[in-house]
Amino acid sequence: MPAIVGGSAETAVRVGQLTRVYGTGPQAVTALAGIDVEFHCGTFTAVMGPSGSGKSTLLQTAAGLDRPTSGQVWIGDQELSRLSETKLTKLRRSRIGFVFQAFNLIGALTVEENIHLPLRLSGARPDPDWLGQVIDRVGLTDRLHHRPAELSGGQQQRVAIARALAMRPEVIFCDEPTGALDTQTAAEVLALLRSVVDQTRQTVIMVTHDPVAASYADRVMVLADGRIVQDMPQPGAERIAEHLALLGRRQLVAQGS
Ligand SMILES: Nc1ncnc2c1ncn2[C@@H]1O[C@H](COP(=O)(O)OP(=O)(O)OP(=O)(O)O)[C@@H](O)[C@H]1O
Repeated sequence: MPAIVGGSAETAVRVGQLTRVYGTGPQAVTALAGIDVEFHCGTFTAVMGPSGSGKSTLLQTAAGLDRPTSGQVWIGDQELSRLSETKLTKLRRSRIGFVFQAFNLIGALTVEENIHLPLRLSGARPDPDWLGQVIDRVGLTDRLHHRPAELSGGQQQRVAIARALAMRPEVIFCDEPTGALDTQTAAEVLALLRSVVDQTRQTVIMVTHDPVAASYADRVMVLADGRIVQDMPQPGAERIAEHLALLGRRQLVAQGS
Protein backbone atom coordinates (compact mmCIF):
# COMPACT_ATOMS: atom_id res chain seq x y z
CA MET A 1 0.00 0.00 0.00
CA PRO A 2 1.47 3.45 -0.85
CA ALA A 3 2.18 5.81 2.05
CA ILE A 4 -0.65 8.26 2.68
CA VAL A 5 0.55 11.82 2.32
CA GLY A 6 -1.94 14.13 4.01
CA GLY A 7 -5.33 14.82 5.57
CA SER A 8 -8.43 16.21 3.83
CA ALA A 9 -11.74 17.87 4.71
CA GLU A 10 -13.49 14.49 4.72
CA THR A 11 -10.81 12.89 6.85
CA ALA A 12 -11.36 12.84 10.57
CA VAL A 13 -8.18 10.90 11.35
CA ARG A 14 -5.46 9.51 9.14
CA VAL A 15 -2.27 7.70 9.99
CA GLY A 16 0.61 7.07 7.58
CA GLN A 17 3.34 4.47 8.08
CA LEU A 18 2.64 4.61 11.80
CA THR A 19 5.20 2.78 13.89
CA ARG A 20 5.50 2.52 17.64
CA VAL A 21 8.34 0.59 19.21
CA TYR A 22 8.53 0.34 23.01
CA GLY A 23 12.02 -0.01 24.50
CA THR A 24 15.30 -0.52 22.67
CA GLY A 25 17.76 -3.28 21.80
CA PRO A 26 16.81 -6.91 22.39
CA GLN A 27 13.95 -5.84 24.69
CA ALA A 28 12.27 -3.71 21.97
CA VAL A 29 8.60 -4.48 21.27
CA THR A 30 7.07 -3.36 17.97
CA ALA A 31 3.48 -2.51 18.91
CA LEU A 32 2.64 -0.86 15.54
CA ALA A 33 4.53 -2.00 12.45
CA GLY A 34 3.77 0.71 9.84
CA ILE A 35 0.01 1.25 9.71
CA ASP A 36 -1.72 3.25 6.96
CA VAL A 37 -5.38 3.96 7.57
CA GLU A 38 -7.95 6.71 7.18
CA PHE A 39 -11.14 7.28 9.17
CA HIS A 40 -13.75 9.40 7.38
CA CYS A 41 -15.85 12.05 9.11
CA GLY A 42 -19.16 10.72 10.43
CA THR A 43 -18.16 7.06 10.59
CA PHE A 44 -18.00 4.50 13.39
CA THR A 45 -15.04 2.08 13.32
CA ALA A 46 -14.38 -0.85 15.63
CA VAL A 47 -10.75 -1.87 16.13
CA MET A 48 -10.36 -5.51 17.15
CA GLY A 49 -7.63 -8.13 17.45
CA PRO A 50 -5.92 -10.42 19.93
CA SER A 51 -4.43 -9.17 23.16
CA GLY A 52 -1.14 -7.36 22.47
CA SER A 53 -1.95 -6.76 18.77
CA GLY A 54 -1.54 -2.99 19.14
CA LYS A 55 -5.14 -1.75 19.46
CA SER A 56 -4.61 0.55 22.45
CA THR A 57 -1.31 1.78 21.04
CA LEU A 58 -3.04 2.69 17.77
CA LEU A 59 -5.73 4.57 19.68
CA GLN A 60 -3.22 6.40 21.91
CA THR A 61 -0.97 7.47 19.04
CA ALA A 62 -3.86 8.41 16.73
CA ALA A 63 -5.33 10.50 19.55
CA GLY A 64 -2.07 12.32 20.22
CA LEU A 65 -1.76 10.86 23.74
CA ASP A 66 1.45 9.08 22.74
CA ARG A 67 4.06 10.06 20.12
CA PRO A 68 4.78 7.47 17.41
CA THR A 69 8.33 6.20 16.88
CA SER A 70 7.90 7.12 13.21
CA GLY A 71 5.12 7.97 10.77
CA GLN A 72 2.40 10.59 10.79
CA VAL A 73 -0.99 11.26 12.34
CA TRP A 74 -3.45 13.83 11.01
CA ILE A 75 -6.53 15.06 12.84
CA GLY A 76 -8.45 16.69 9.98
CA ASP A 77 -5.70 18.43 8.02
CA GLN A 78 -3.45 18.99 11.04
CA GLU A 79 -0.36 16.79 11.25
CA LEU A 80 0.44 16.14 14.90
CA SER A 81 4.23 15.68 14.82
CA ARG A 82 4.59 19.34 13.82
CA LEU A 83 2.88 20.51 17.01
CA SER A 84 4.56 21.51 20.27
CA GLU A 85 3.30 19.77 23.44
CA THR A 86 1.24 22.87 24.29
CA LYS A 87 -0.43 23.00 20.88
CA LEU A 88 -1.01 19.24 20.93
CA THR A 89 -2.69 19.48 24.34
CA LYS A 90 -4.87 22.31 23.03
CA LEU A 91 -5.85 20.29 19.95
CA ARG A 92 -6.63 17.21 22.08
CA ARG A 93 -8.83 19.21 24.42
CA SER A 94 -10.82 20.91 21.68
CA ARG A 95 -11.05 18.37 18.87
CA ILE A 96 -10.83 14.95 20.50
CA GLY A 97 -12.95 13.16 23.12
CA PHE A 98 -12.00 10.04 25.09
CA VAL A 99 -14.04 7.30 26.69
CA PHE A 100 -12.29 4.54 28.67
CA GLN A 101 -13.41 1.21 30.10
CA ALA A 102 -12.91 2.46 33.67
CA PHE A 103 -15.03 5.64 33.09
CA ASN A 104 -12.27 7.84 34.69
CA LEU A 105 -14.74 10.22 36.30
CA ILE A 106 -13.70 12.48 39.18
CA GLY A 107 -15.42 11.16 42.29
CA ALA A 108 -15.41 14.49 44.18
CA LEU A 109 -17.27 16.29 41.38
CA THR A 110 -20.97 16.07 40.51
CA VAL A 111 -22.17 14.66 37.19
CA GLU A 112 -22.64 18.19 35.86
CA GLU A 113 -19.16 19.29 37.01
CA ASN A 114 -17.60 16.20 35.42
CA ILE A 115 -19.33 16.96 32.12
CA HIS A 116 -18.21 20.61 32.24
CA LEU A 117 -14.60 19.74 33.15
CA PRO A 118 -13.17 19.78 29.58
CA LEU A 119 -14.63 23.26 29.11
CA ARG A 120 -13.09 24.48 32.35
CA LEU A 121 -9.70 22.95 31.47
CA SER A 122 -9.62 24.51 28.03
CA GLY A 123 -11.09 27.84 29.13
CA ALA A 124 -13.75 27.49 26.41
CA ARG A 125 -17.06 29.30 26.71
CA PRO A 126 -19.85 26.78 27.38
CA ASP A 127 -22.52 26.44 24.69
CA PRO A 128 -25.65 25.90 26.83
CA ASP A 129 -27.72 24.64 23.86
CA TRP A 130 -25.18 21.97 22.97
CA LEU A 131 -24.62 20.94 26.61
CA GLY A 132 -28.39 20.71 27.10
CA GLN A 133 -28.68 18.47 24.04
CA VAL A 134 -25.81 16.27 25.21
CA ILE A 135 -27.22 15.83 28.72
CA ASP A 136 -30.64 15.13 27.28
CA ARG A 137 -29.32 12.61 24.80
CA VAL A 138 -27.38 10.64 27.41
CA GLY A 139 -30.47 10.67 29.67
CA LEU A 140 -28.85 12.30 32.70
CA THR A 141 -31.08 15.32 33.24
CA ASP A 142 -32.25 14.09 36.66
CA ARG A 143 -28.79 12.98 37.82
CA LEU A 144 -26.81 16.18 37.32
CA HIS A 145 -26.20 16.84 41.01
CA HIS A 146 -25.30 13.26 41.94
CA ARG A 147 -21.73 12.07 42.37
CA PRO A 148 -20.36 9.22 40.21
CA ALA A 149 -20.39 6.73 43.13
CA GLU A 150 -24.19 7.18 43.34
CA LEU A 151 -24.66 5.99 39.74
CA SER A 152 -24.74 2.59 38.06
CA GLY A 153 -21.88 1.56 35.74
CA GLY A 154 -23.96 2.33 32.66
CA GLN A 155 -24.90 5.76 34.00
CA GLN A 156 -21.25 6.49 34.80
CA GLN A 157 -20.24 5.54 31.26
CA ARG A 158 -22.98 7.83 29.93
CA VAL A 159 -21.49 10.67 32.02
CA ALA A 160 -18.08 9.86 30.50
CA ILE A 161 -19.60 10.02 27.01
CA ALA A 162 -21.32 13.32 27.79
CA ARG A 163 -17.99 14.66 29.08
CA ALA A 164 -16.28 13.47 25.87
CA LEU A 165 -18.94 15.28 23.83
CA ALA A 166 -18.92 18.52 25.84
CA MET A 167 -16.39 20.28 23.60
CA ARG A 168 -18.20 19.02 20.49
CA PRO A 169 -15.10 17.15 19.32
CA GLU A 170 -14.73 15.87 15.77
CA VAL A 171 -13.49 12.48 16.94
CA ILE A 172 -14.26 10.31 19.96
CA PHE A 173 -11.78 7.55 20.79
CA CYS A 174 -13.18 4.78 22.98
CA ASP A 175 -11.03 2.06 24.55
CA GLU A 176 -13.27 -0.89 25.55
CA PRO A 177 -16.14 1.43 26.55
CA THR A 178 -18.47 -1.49 27.31
CA GLY A 179 -15.85 -3.80 28.87
CA ALA A 180 -17.15 -3.22 32.40
CA LEU A 181 -20.88 -3.24 31.57
CA ASP A 182 -23.57 -5.93 31.43
CA THR A 183 -25.10 -6.81 28.06
CA GLN A 184 -28.19 -4.59 28.33
CA THR A 185 -26.27 -1.55 29.62
CA ALA A 186 -23.59 -2.10 26.97
CA ALA A 187 -26.30 -2.05 24.28
CA GLU A 188 -27.55 1.34 25.56
CA VAL A 189 -24.03 2.81 25.54
CA LEU A 190 -23.38 1.47 22.01
CA ALA A 191 -26.68 2.88 20.74
CA LEU A 192 -25.61 6.22 22.21
CA LEU A 193 -22.26 6.10 20.39
CA ARG A 194 -24.10 5.13 17.19
CA SER A 195 -26.39 8.15 17.58
CA VAL A 196 -23.38 10.45 18.02
CA VAL A 197 -22.26 9.37 14.54
CA ASP A 198 -25.71 9.37 12.90
CA GLN A 199 -27.13 12.55 14.41
CA THR A 200 -24.16 14.89 14.67
CA ARG A 201 -21.73 13.30 12.20
CA GLN A 202 -18.97 12.98 14.74
CA THR A 203 -16.46 10.17 14.22
CA VAL A 204 -16.13 7.27 16.65
CA ILE A 205 -13.13 4.93 16.79
CA MET A 206 -13.66 2.18 19.34
CA VAL A 207 -11.41 -0.63 20.54
CA THR A 208 -13.41 -3.69 21.58
CA HIS A 209 -13.02 -7.43 22.07
CA ASP A 210 -16.76 -8.00 21.67
CA PRO A 211 -18.12 -8.91 18.20
CA VAL A 212 -21.61 -7.73 19.22
CA ALA A 213 -20.23 -4.32 20.23
CA ALA A 214 -18.26 -4.18 16.96
CA SER A 215 -21.43 -4.89 14.96
CA TYR A 216 -22.70 -1.38 15.84
CA ALA A 217 -19.82 0.04 13.75
CA ASP A 218 -19.78 0.83 10.00
CA ARG A 219 -16.42 -0.82 9.67
CA VAL A 220 -14.43 -3.40 11.60
CA MET A 221 -10.68 -3.42 11.45
CA VAL A 222 -8.68 -6.32 12.87
CA LEU A 223 -5.07 -5.95 14.01
CA ALA A 224 -2.51 -8.69 14.55
CA ASP A 225 1.14 -8.11 15.48
CA GLY A 226 0.85 -4.37 14.91
CA ARG A 227 -0.62 -4.65 11.40
CA ILE A 228 -4.11 -4.43 9.92
CA VAL A 229 -5.04 -7.94 8.81
CA GLN A 230 -8.75 -7.36 8.06
CA ASP A 231 -10.77 -4.27 7.17
CA MET A 232 -14.45 -5.11 6.74
CA PRO A 233 -17.48 -2.89 6.04
CA GLN A 234 -20.42 -3.78 8.35
CA PRO A 235 -19.59 -7.46 8.71
CA GLY A 236 -22.16 -8.38 11.42
CA ALA A 237 -21.35 -10.08 14.74
CA GLU A 238 -21.22 -13.64 13.36
CA ARG A 239 -18.74 -12.86 10.60
CA ILE A 240 -16.59 -10.87 13.03
CA ALA A 241 -16.53 -13.80 15.47
CA GLU A 242 -15.57 -16.18 12.61
CA HIS A 243 -12.68 -13.92 11.56
CA LEU A 244 -11.39 -13.65 15.12
CA ALA A 245 -11.62 -17.43 15.62
CA LEU A 246 -9.74 -18.02 12.35
CA LEU A 247 -7.07 -15.53 13.39
CA GLY A 248 -6.75 -17.25 16.79
CA ARG A 249 -6.31 -20.65 15.09
CA ARG A 250 -3.66 -19.23 12.69
CA GLN A 251 -1.75 -17.77 15.63
CA LEU A 252 -1.79 -21.11 17.44
CA VAL A 253 -0.45 -22.83 14.30
CA ALA A 254 2.24 -20.14 13.91
CA GLN A 255 3.26 -20.68 17.56
CA GLY A 256 3.46 -24.43 16.86
CA SER A 257 0.82 -25.32 19.50
N1 LIG B 1 4.34 1.06 27.86
C1 LIG B 1 4.72 -0.07 27.25
N2 LIG B 1 5.99 -0.52 27.38
C2 LIG B 1 6.41 -1.65 26.77
N3 LIG B 1 5.62 -2.40 25.98
C3 LIG B 1 4.34 -1.99 25.81
C4 LIG B 1 3.84 -0.82 26.44
N4 LIG B 1 2.53 -0.68 26.09
C5 LIG B 1 2.25 -1.72 25.27
N5 LIG B 1 3.33 -2.51 25.10
C6 LIG B 1 3.42 -3.72 24.27
O1 LIG B 1 3.00 -3.38 22.95
C7 LIG B 1 2.20 -4.41 22.38
C8 LIG B 1 0.83 -3.84 22.00
O2 LIG B 1 0.15 -3.46 23.20
P1 LIG B 1 -1.32 -2.84 23.18
O3 LIG B 1 -1.67 -2.49 24.59
O4 LIG B 1 -1.40 -1.78 22.16
O5 LIG B 1 -2.17 -4.10 22.69
P2 LIG B 1 -3.74 -4.32 22.72
O6 LIG B 1 -4.09 -4.95 21.42
O7 LIG B 1 -4.45 -3.07 23.08
O8 LIG B 1 -3.87 -5.40 23.89
P3 LIG B 1 -5.09 -5.71 24.92
O9 LIG B 1 -6.22 -6.21 24.07
O10 LIG B 1 -4.51 -6.79 25.79
O11 LIG B 1 -5.40 -4.45 25.64
C9 LIG B 1 2.14 -5.51 23.43
O12 LIG B 1 3.13 -6.47 23.12
C10 LIG B 1 2.45 -4.80 24.71
O13 LIG B 1 3.05 -5.67 25.65
